[in-house]
Amino acid sequence: MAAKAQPHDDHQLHLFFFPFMLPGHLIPMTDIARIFASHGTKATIIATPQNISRFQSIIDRDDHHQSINILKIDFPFAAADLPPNCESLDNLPSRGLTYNFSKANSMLHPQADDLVSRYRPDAIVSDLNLPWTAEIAHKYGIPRFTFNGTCCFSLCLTMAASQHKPNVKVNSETEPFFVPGLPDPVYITLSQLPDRFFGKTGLDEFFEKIFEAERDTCGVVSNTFFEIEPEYVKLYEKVTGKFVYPVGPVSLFNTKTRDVAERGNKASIGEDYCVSWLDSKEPNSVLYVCFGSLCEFTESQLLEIASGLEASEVSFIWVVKDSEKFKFLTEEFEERIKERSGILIKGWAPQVLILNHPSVGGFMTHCGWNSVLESVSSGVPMITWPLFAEQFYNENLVVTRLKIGIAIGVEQGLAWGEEEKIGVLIKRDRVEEVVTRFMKGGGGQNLEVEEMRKRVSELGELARLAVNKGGSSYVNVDNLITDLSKHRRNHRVTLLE
Ligand SMILES: O=c1ccn([C@@H]2O[C@H](COP(=O)(O)OP(=O)(O)O[C@H]3O[C@H](CO)[C@@H](O)[C@H](O)[C@H]3O)[C@@H](O)[C@H]2O)c(=O)[nH]1
Repeated sequence: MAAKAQPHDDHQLHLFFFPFMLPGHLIPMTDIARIFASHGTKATIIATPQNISRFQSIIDRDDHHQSINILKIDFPFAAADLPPNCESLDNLPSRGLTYNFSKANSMLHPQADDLVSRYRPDAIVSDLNLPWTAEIAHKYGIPRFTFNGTCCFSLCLTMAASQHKPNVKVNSETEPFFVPGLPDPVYITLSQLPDRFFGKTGLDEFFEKIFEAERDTCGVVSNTFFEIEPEYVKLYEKVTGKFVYPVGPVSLFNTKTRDVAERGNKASIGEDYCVSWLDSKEPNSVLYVCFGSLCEFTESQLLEIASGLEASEVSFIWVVKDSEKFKFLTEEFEERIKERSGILIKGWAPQVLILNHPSVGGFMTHCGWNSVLESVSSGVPMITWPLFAEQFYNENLVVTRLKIGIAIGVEQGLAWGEEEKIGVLIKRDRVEEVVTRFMKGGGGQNLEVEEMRKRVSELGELARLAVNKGGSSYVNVDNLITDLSKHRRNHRVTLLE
């Protein structure tokens, strides 16, 4: 059949965004939706009420808010035997409820199906952890793209390590082995593999569904930027046969102070107080300590951190969860550290605001990918303290490949819900020693950190160039839009034939 003339098409593309309910995924996904709206598409974010309240104010202030729509779906607490008000993985009263949370998550399918059937978007961008969106995409013939939260280095390493695992011959769980098939020589240990973390969650069937859904995905929208891991973006594309669109670091899209301060949650510290406290410090003199949104340290480990930080006499901001467990961090401790230049934030920190302040010279991080990218974007070197999931892989990238951080020396990943069994992983002396060496240096060590600072600042500059007009991430957003317009045109031509 002769090709028909291309139909005229001034249609505004409409993308549906399905975020997973966990700050480390919800925050970047809402940023991605806003970025697409700023490139001229209509963006609709589908979320549950509590999660919506975490980003509503940022959307209301967005310059393109007229192109951003939020659609509410209800979270089936009762049907999944969950107590009310735990619509996000970080709000579960106990990790034993993870299976129920996953059940509630898949029960969202019919509501989402109904919305897609009514609005018929041109594409779905779905979190990897919502595999049922693949069925909806298939049912309505809509292209589906996946957002998986982490970097291509860790995705490639995950695949290579699991393939190689049956051949590993080591004498202990903590003996490093070489992972073949990667552009760099990478060594890891059995105790750092993510499957340890997922091992007893009872979610095997769920992971199998994710794996199946990924086979049909049209491509991957990734919060990374090409220049930080070019070989791994290419390798991931080669191995999976899927296009990767690196569009990050998405945190750089937040330029308004309020947005930076309220990203993900309202901060538990006055933004003005926080900034004026930082203003009173010397450049690069403050250590920011935060372990992301899911950290469950034992009380004894927290005590070791508290004592190590205090003994280092370095100025710090330490973020801990606002829970019963932290009662032992008494007002007396808070008063004492205030005198010695420390702040304890109980609850939620304005992380990007803090990292961007010139007084912040180091970040002790669990290596969640968002935290790593936010540190890079702010030009801040890291002390790495991975906990679970792919965080040891991110540490590997930071310490070994990019050389922008030092490892505190955690040898073993935590298993989800079994954190109490582990007790103390890093003792106070080690905390004190590494923090002192990193922040105060002394002779050769100072040089080591200064070199890292130089490298991370250069990478931060590359990150900014990537998201600016004409940069690689900016162009990738346009490329995906062009690919979707072509798909829509072809689809219409097919329908006309
Ligand atoms: O007090 C806080 C704590 C966190 N954040 C923000 O919350 C996000 C946290 O994300 P991340 O650093 O990636 O940590 P997790 O919440 O632990 O992220 C999960 O999701 C990531 C992306 O897939 C994975 O890399 C991690 O292993 C996984 O635990 C970041 O944007 C932080 O800026 C704040 O703003 N204030």
